[in-house]
Amino acid sequence: MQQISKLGRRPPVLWPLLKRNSLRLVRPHLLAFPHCNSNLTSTAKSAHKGKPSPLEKPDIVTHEPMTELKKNLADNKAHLDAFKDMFVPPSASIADLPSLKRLPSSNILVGPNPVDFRIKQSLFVQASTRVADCPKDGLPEFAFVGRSNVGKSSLINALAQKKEFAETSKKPGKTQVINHYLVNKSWYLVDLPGYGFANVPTDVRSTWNTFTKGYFLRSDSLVCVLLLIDASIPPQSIDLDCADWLGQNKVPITVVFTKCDKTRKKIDGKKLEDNVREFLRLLRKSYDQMPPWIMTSTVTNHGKDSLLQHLHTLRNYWSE
Ligand SMILES: Nc1nc2c(ncn2[C@@H]2O[C@H](COP(=O)(O)OP(=O)(O)OP(=O)(O)O)[C@@H](O)[C@H]2O)c(=O)[nH]1
Ligand SMILES: [Mg+2]
Repeated sequence: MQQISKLGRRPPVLWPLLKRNSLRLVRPHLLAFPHCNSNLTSTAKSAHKGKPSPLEKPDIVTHEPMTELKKNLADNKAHLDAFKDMFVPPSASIADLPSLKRLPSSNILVGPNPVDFRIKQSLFVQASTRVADCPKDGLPEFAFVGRSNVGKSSLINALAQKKEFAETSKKPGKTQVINHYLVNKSWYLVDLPGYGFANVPTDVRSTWNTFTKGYFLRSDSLVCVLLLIDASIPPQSIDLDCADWLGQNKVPITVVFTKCDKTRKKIDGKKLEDNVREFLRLLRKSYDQMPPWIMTSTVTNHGKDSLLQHLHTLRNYWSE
């Protein structure tokens, strides 16, 4: 069921994750879930009965067990619908569902037990100009991709709590190589060149295509691509195309909305929440199953710990 792509051109599921050393399909328990296309807003509302969805109130913390689900789960199968656009941790079983918690301003559910997800040590390892030169030690990698200026390097700095770790700039196109940052001596954050800045010469554009896309396809240790989307502007087709390409190539993604502090800015009468909702609606058309998504800001640090917690879940699962 999960592998059928729509209209023969849309990507199938980006999730399940690729596990280390194998291209196995996992999460068989999710086959029990209804396959549906309804948009996230209604899902979020049903999962938070009576409470505003995180999209309506992005700063409200909804980090709590879903008690109403617990109450109803046993005798009401329809209640499983509440999970249909949520990201359930890949190792969770149906029995675990009632105890899962939803990370704020996201569709990501995590286990109830506290985990130590913090970055204690980070180190710049190398800048590679060719995919063949990237580290080959087999440690899990999370790659940051998105349009130039979306905030990839800033987010890496925020996660690592180092101001000048990855170079940032107001001018698009700052990062032009593949930068590997080793975290806690056990996994990598990977900063990639951005795509899509204006006036870019065609040869630079095709370099992005072969260089960065080559990295996605050839890295055996890539756990997940963090696709960064600027929430302060309306959905851009180049971002949706990138999501489609990653999906078609079965690269798992997590959509990370950036600049979510820009709540006052309006473009074409649209606010940040409208942009996020619309992007998710368009993304949902492409994906059989909603990829995990989360809203962040490096100005307020909103979503930082939640994102680290999510990466911790994925890393553990990948390494099992
Ligand atoms: N308001 C706000 N600005 C941000 C945020 N994140 C990044 N920025 C700003 O956006 C600009 C671009 O940030 P970078 O981190 O250099 O962007 P990048 O995606 O790495 O860009 P390239 O390396 O060119 O691909 C900088 O001026 C940052 O200060 C955020 O969460 N909120
Ligand atoms: Mg950068």
